[in-house]
Amino acid sequence: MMDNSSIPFPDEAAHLEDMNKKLEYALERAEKDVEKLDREYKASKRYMAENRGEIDPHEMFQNELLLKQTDRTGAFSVEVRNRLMKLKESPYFARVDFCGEDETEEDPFYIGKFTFKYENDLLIYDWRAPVSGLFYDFETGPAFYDSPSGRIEGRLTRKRQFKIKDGVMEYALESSANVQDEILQRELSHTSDEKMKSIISTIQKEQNRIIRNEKAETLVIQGVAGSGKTSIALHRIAFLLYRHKRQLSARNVTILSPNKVFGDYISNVIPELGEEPIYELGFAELADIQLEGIIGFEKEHDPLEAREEAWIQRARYKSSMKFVSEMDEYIRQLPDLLFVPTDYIFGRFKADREWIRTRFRAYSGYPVKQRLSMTADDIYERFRSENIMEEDIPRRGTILKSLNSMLTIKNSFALYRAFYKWLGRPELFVMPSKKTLEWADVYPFMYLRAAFDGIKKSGVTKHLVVDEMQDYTPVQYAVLNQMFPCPKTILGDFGQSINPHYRYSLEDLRTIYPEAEFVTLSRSYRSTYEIMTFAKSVQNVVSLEPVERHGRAPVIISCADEQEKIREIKRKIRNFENGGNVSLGVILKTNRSAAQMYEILSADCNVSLITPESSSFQNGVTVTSIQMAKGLEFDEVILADADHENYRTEYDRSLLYIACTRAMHELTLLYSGKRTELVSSSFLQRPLVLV
Ligand SMILES: Nc1ncnc2c1ncn2[C@@H]1O[C@H](COP(=O)(O)OP(=O)(O)OP(=O)(O)O)[C@@H](O)[C@H]1O
Repeated sequence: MMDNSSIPFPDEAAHLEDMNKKLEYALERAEKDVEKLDREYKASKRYMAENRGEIDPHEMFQNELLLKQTDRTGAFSVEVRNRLMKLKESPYFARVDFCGEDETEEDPFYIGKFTFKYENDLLIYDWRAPVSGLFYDFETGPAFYDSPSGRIEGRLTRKRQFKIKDGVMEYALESSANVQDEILQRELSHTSDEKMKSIISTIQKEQNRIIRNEKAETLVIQGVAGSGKTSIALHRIAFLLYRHKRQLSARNVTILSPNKVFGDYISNVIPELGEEPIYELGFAELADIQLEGIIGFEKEHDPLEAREEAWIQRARYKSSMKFVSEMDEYIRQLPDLLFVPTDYIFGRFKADREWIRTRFRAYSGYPVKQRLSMTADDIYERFRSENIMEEDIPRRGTILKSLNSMLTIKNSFALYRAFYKWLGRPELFVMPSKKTLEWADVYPFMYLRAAFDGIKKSGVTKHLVVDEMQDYTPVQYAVLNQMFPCPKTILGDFGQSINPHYRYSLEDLRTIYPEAEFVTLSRSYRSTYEIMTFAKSVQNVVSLEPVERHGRAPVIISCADEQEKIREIKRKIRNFENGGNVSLGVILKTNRSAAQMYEILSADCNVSLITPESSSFQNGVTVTSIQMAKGLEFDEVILADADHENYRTEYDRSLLYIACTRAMHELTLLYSGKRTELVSSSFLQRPLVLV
C-alpha cells in the first residue's frame, strides 16, 4: 500500500502505482519465461539421456547445441527476472525533466538501478545512461549531457528525488542543493549494513566526474578518509562495464585489495549494481602465480610489530624510488654484464662473437633469455642461408645451449644476489630460510626476473583497480605495470600509510605514472562532523572537509587499570547489544594486542576477531587491529589502547587518525596509565565511575 501522505506530488503517487503494475506484469512474464526455459532444458536433457544409444551422432550434436543455447537463454532470462525483482523493490530514485535546445516541450526521465523498457517505452533509465548524468551534474537551469551522437544542450526544468522501498514511496522531494544535502544526510545516518553498499542515489558531483571519466587510461584518486574512494572505484567499474559492454566484461576486471576481509567487505557492491562479481586478489597471491615452483617467500609481517634494525633498513631501502632506479640501472647494464659471447663455430660455419653481440643487442627491451633465443634463431637462419651444399648444421636448441653457456650468471636467483654485490650492499639481501625470500625481496626479485626470464602477463585483465595505493612500494608498481599493461584505477590516501618503513609519496607515484590523471577528494562522508573534527585534531589534514552531519562527540575515558578498561569495554558491548547500531569495532594498535583482547572478551561476550588470515567481515562486535580495520567502517568504534606508550610518534599520529576515522556515528577512546598526547585534552571525560 502506498502512503500518500508523505508525497506532496499526486502525479508521482499515480506514476509509481502505474509503474508498479507494469513491473508486476513484466515480472510475471519474466517468471514464466524462466519456467518455460527450465522445462525445455530439462525435457531436452531427459530426451537425450533416454535415447542416448539410438540418436545418430549428427542429431546428438544438434541436440547438444540446442541444449547449450537453451542454457544461455535461460541464464539471460534469470538475469532479466532478477533485475526486475530488484526494480520492483525500488524502481527509481530520481526524475529529471529536460527540454533539449531544439525542442518545445520537456520530457521526464526516471532514473533507477537498471533500464526498464515496457512495450517499446523506456520507462526507467539506468543510472549509468548518458541522460542520467543530468541528475548528478546539474540543478535546474541550463544543462547538457553527452550522448553517443554528441552533446545535447538544453534546460533542466525539474529535478525530483524519491525513496522507494518495497514498492512504497517513503518520500518524494522537489530537489535543490539543500534537499540533496538532506537526502545525503539521511543516507549517511543509517547504521551500516554488513557490507559496503551502492550509493547511486546520492553520488556527489565531484564523485560523478570520477565515475564517468572515460578518457583517463590511468586514474589516480587521492582522497581523505571516508571520501568514498572505494565506493567510487567500484561504481566506476560498474559504469565502464555498462558503457563498454562489448569490449569489457566482469572477467576482464581485477581488483587488487590489501586483504581478504577487505575483498569480502566490498564484494557486494558490483553484484548489487547488477554486474557479475569481480575477481579480487592480493599482492601475495599475484606473487604466488609468478613464483610457483621457482622460490618460496614468507608472509608480510605486521608492519606495526617491532623488528630488528637491520630488517627495518632492508625494508626501508627496498621501498624507495631510488631502489627502483638502481634496479633499472642494473637492468640496463645487465646484457653486457651477463652475456660474454665467444665465436660460435660448427664445422665450416662460424658466427663470430661481435656478430653475436650485435644480434643480441638488437633485441633490447626483451628479457635476456628471450634475447638469447632470438639470437640463436638468427645464427640458425644465417647458417641455413649459407648452407648451399646442404651439409649438417646445428639445431636451434643446440645453438641456444651454447649461447646459454656464455652467460656469466645462469639463473635469476643468482642474479638477484649479484645485484646487491653490484650495488656494493650485499648485506641488504638476507634469506629467512632455505629457498625462501623475505617479503621485501619478493617484488624486487620478480622485477629482476622479468628482465632475465620474463614475466607472465595477464591477457584477460583489461582494467585493474588498486586500492590502498599508499601501502604498495614503487617496485611493486613497477612489477604490476608489467603484469597488467592495461588501464588502471588507483586509489588511496597517503595520509593513511600503514607501514612505518615505507619511504615514498604521492609525488613518487606521479613519476611512476606520468601519463595518469590525478584527482583529489577532500569531502568526507563516513563519519559525523564531531568525529571528523576530532580526527582532524589528531592529524591536521587541512583539506579535509567533513560533511555536516551531527552526532555525539567522541569521548576519551581514563581507566584506573587494565581490569577497569575491560569492564568498560564490556559495558559498552552490552549497551551496543541493547541499542540500534549494527556494528561495533574494538580496535587495537597491533594484530597481537587485538588477539589478546579477543581472548579476554570472548570469554563472556559474543565477539569475532579479524586477523590477517581472516576472510570475511560480519556485523556485531569485531575485535581487530588498525592494519585490518583499514578500509572498513563501524557504527561505533572503541579504540582500546589510547595511551602514551602506544601513540607518541608522528607515525602513530597517522595510525590514530586511521582508527578514529573508521567510526561512522560514535567513537570512544580508552586508556590506562598515561594518555596519548596526540589527542587534544578538550575531549577528555572525567575519570570513570563504574556502575
Ligand atoms: N555520495 C555518497 N552517498 C552516500 N554515502 C557515501 C557517499 N560517498 C561516500 N559514502 C559513504 O561513505 C563511507 C566511506 O566510503 P568509502 O569507504 O568508499 O571511503 P574511502 O575514501 O575509501 O574511505 P577510507 O579511505 O577512509 O577507507 C561509506 O559508508 C560510503 O557508503
